[in-house]
Amino acid sequence: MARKLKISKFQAFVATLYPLTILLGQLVAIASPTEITSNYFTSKRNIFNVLFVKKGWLWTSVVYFLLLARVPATSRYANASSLQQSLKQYVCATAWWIFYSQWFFGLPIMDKVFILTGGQCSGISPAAAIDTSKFKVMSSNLDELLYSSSSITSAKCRAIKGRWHGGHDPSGHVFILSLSSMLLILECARFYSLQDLQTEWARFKQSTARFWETRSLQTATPLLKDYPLVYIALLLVLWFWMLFVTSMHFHSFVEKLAGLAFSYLGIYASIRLFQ
Ligand SMILES: CCCCCCCCCCCCCCCC(=O)SCCNC(=O)CCNC(=O)[C@H](O)C(C)(C)COP(=O)(O)O
Ligand SMILES: Nc1ncnc2c1ncn2[C@@H]1O[C@H](COP(=O)(O)O)[C@@H](OP(=O)(O)O)[C@H]1O
Repeated sequence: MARKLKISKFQAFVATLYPLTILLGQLVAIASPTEITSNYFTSKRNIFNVLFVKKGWLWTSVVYFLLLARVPATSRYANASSLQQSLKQYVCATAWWIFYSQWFFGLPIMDKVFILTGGQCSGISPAAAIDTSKFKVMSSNLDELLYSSSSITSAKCRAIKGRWHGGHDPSGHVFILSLSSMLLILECARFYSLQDLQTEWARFKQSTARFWETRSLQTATPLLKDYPLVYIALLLVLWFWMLFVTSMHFHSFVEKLAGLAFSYLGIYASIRLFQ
């Protein structure tokens, strides 16, 4: 299979981690009663969701550029061509993230799929339905006048307190978590080994201890910029945990697989085009 797709065994191995995680989350959800599986992490407002996943591409970019900045001085695989390839893959993945979740000649791909499969934003109040070309009256009687729309984004629908329902809604979380983690794992593997991560972790612990002793800017700066592998490893742990939580609690199984399929598409294109 890996040979047919022209990807390495390692890339194929990384790709299998995602359906396994989603399947595990799904099985746990089936096996456990809601009381046990509902916890802090299953709230949409939990800090890891709001601060990290919802800003997922920002964090991906920050740790990626920290990594790239360290590569020339610390990786034995660093050369002009590998650095260029890496940067192109990041740009390709970023473009795909934008197209899928932010903008694609109008609505982003995930919202286009939802609308084309019969979904809409409904239950919109008159105060929010200002642009009449985008909203139509959904129900009107003496008590309430509500609008619906098939031409606004899911983000806008959420912002105006509408209800996004009715269509096939591919998961944005599964998409960003798998796209980001695949990109970061493959970029780390391009330049470093597991042994490098262990060495960096040991140095990181020493550097942290030094910072707590001195609490100076001089010891804080290296702590922030010299340990990208450690920060990426920590982010990956969070990403897989959040993917597991999404798999347990949000979306249908098929919508999660659709989110994953779109992230595979982006990574596969970036590998085939730029590697
Ligand atoms: C020598 C030291 C060098 C240090 C270098 C650091 C340099 C850092 C450079 C940073 C460059 C940033 C460039 C990228 C900019 C961004 O990505 S900004 C965008 C941030 N926004 C996000 O990340 C949003 C992510 N969220 C979503 O896409 C969606 O919310 C979702 C997760 C897909 C879910 O969809 P919902 O509809 O919300 O459910
Ligand atoms: N791991 C997780 N933790 C908390 N909330 C999650 C989550 N995964 C998905 N969600 C929430 O479930 C909804 C569907 O997610 P998505 O379509 O991106 O996969 C989103 O709600 P909101 O749109 O109200 O933020 C999202 O925040």
